[in-house]
Amino acid sequence: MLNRLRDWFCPDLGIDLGTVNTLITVRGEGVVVDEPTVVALEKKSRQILGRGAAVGKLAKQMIGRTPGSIEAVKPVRHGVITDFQLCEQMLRYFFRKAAVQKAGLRPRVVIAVPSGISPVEKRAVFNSAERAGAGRIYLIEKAKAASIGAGLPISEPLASMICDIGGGTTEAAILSLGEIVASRSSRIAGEAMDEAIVDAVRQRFSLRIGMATAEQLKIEIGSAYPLDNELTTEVRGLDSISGIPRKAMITSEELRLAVEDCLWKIVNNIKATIEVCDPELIGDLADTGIILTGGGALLRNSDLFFSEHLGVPVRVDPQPLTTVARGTAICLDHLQHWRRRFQTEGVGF
Ligand SMILES: Nc1ncnc2c1ncn2[C@@H]1O[C@H](COP(=O)(O)OP(=O)(O)OP(=O)(O)O)[C@@H](O)[C@H]1O
Repeated sequence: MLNRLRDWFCPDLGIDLGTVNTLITVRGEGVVVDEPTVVALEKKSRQILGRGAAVGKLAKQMIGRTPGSIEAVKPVRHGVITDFQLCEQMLRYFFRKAAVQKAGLRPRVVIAVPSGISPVEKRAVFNSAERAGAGRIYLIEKAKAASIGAGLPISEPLASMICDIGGGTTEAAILSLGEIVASRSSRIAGEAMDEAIVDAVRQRFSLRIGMATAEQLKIEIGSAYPLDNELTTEVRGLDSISGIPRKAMITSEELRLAVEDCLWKIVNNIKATIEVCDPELIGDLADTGIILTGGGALLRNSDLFFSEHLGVPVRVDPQPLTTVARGTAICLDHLQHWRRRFQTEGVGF
């Protein structure tokens, strides 16, 4: 009865605090906030523009287009909070958007964080969320949340493997009996691919482009493995010799070559995770395979690339951008069951 009342007044929240995107789920409602992890502020005063409203989509539009006095800042880098104060203000704005905190109550929140973060980095997450208005705070490893969101049978005595390719981090993990048996986190993910594309376009076409254009090219024609029909698109940038704007045509093969090195590093990361496991568990993976989640998994034919180089079945979650957030939502539904496994802190009941 008490639980139902609390749910009605102040529903629990699941948060995927990502390097590129922040997603918030409300218990019983699904994803209610899906916004870029960006804030726009006035450089001098460090105040967020628009009376604290230049956050998320609005702030992302400003990246690379801001006058000198305005700065678009990402308060999370490689899955870790780098600007504590801005992160708190951003979360407070998202909590308001999720329309929680009725009657002055503080919501219980489950937050997904990378598995390798330090105690200091964990404290930054606790403090930011608490000061933004959260009550009791539960931390869950991103890989575990992704496995739950993808519906893997992680509570069974059977190995399941997940690889979450986000914007700033890639998490590879093997789970069995509800726990992470082995995991590795690396900084080679979507943003590293964008950087590789910026370099490739400069070298191949002598054109300077920004990270946003590189990301757009990756989404439009990027692939991890040859396509049945290769794609072509136009790239616009600044000629690095003449300094004037110019266009060129770029193909999906050229982009694939640009991101190949990043993909190989992810393969090596997955192999290193598998290598430290018990042979029995490794045997399971030959059948259960690997699930790819995170926005990076949307690179065309990523399943074909990884299955060819790892020799096990690989599939992409049908909605890889929301897998972690969906996992946190499932944890909220079964908080009594999962809370023993969380790191927890904060006030509330
Ligand atoms: N269609 C696509 N093809 C390739 N990459 C994509 C596609 N759509 C999104 N991405 C990439 O996915 C990344 C964002 O994924 P996601 O939202 O899972 O990351 P995140 O959770 O914010 O980051 P992290 O988990 O590293 O903290 C970005 O780098 C984006 O460019």
